[in-house]
Amino acid sequence: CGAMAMGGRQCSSGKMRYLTQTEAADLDQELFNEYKFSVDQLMELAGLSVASAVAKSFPPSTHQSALIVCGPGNNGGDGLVAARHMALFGYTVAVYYPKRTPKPLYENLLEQCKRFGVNIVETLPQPKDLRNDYQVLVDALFGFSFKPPVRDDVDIPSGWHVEKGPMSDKALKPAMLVSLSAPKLCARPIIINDAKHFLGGRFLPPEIVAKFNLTLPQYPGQEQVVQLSC
Ligand SMILES: NC(=O)C1=CN([C@@H]2O[C@H](COP(=O)(O)OP(=O)(O)OC[C@H]3O[C@@H](n4cnc5c(N)ncnc54)[C@H](O)[C@@H]3O)[C@@H](O)[C@H]2O)[C@@H](O)CC1
Ligand SMILES: [K+]
Repeated sequence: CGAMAMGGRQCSSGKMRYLTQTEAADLDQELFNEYKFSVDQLMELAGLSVASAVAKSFPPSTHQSALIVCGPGNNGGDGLVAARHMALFGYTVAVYYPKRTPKPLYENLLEQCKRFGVNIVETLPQPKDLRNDYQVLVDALFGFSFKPPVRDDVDIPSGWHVEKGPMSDKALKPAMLVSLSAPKLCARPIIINDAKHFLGGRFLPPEIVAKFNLTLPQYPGQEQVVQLSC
């Protein structure tokens, strides 16, 4: 689950099909293996979706300063892409990326962030100062490969089980959630309550939608995101 994220109401969540963790991973693999997408391609669209959804709900005119916390995997990569697009959208963007993955994909995304004026911060403010320093916080720590409990060396847990949702009082309670490609079970209304819920990642081939029996809303026009009703 990509955390954070606006638009018109498009569909009833009651009819939505939510993916299990295994299904999300299978869908991912099928996109790469059968449909020949590269990870860079999908990550760019996923990150752009997150940036678009954030800008609709929390525009830079009212939420100038954003912090994106990036994890070691592809969810973190989505965060690095979102950071670059948010800088282009006019936010003042900081990225906290404590556990860097030494692969060209991530190194290039980080370099692009720097070139687009994203401030790479080495430390986080105290929790009490976060609200003063930043108006938007994007959680790009973990996505659908996360398995609780959080390991010791991770000190800012997203803490959500992909199917069951928050597993402790310390888990984040986002104001907004962006589900990428299709919502997972943790994005059911009963779990996310009044958090705004968006769908992004407009790249699924129609055959995949049919094969996984997905019930997805239509994206309006050329939009990268669609808001789901709760
Ligand atoms: N299929 C899709 O729709 C796409 C998925 N993308 C993104 O890819 C994500 C999945 O990426 P990954 O498979 O790289 O995985 P994640 O980014 O979800 O996390 C993997 C990392 O988390 C660590 N980790 C897992 N459990 C942990 C624990 N308990 N404590 C500490 N660390 C833990 C792992 O060691 C690994 O480094 C999705 O959620 C989505 O954000 C996009 O990049 C592209 C398109
Ligand atoms: K996340």
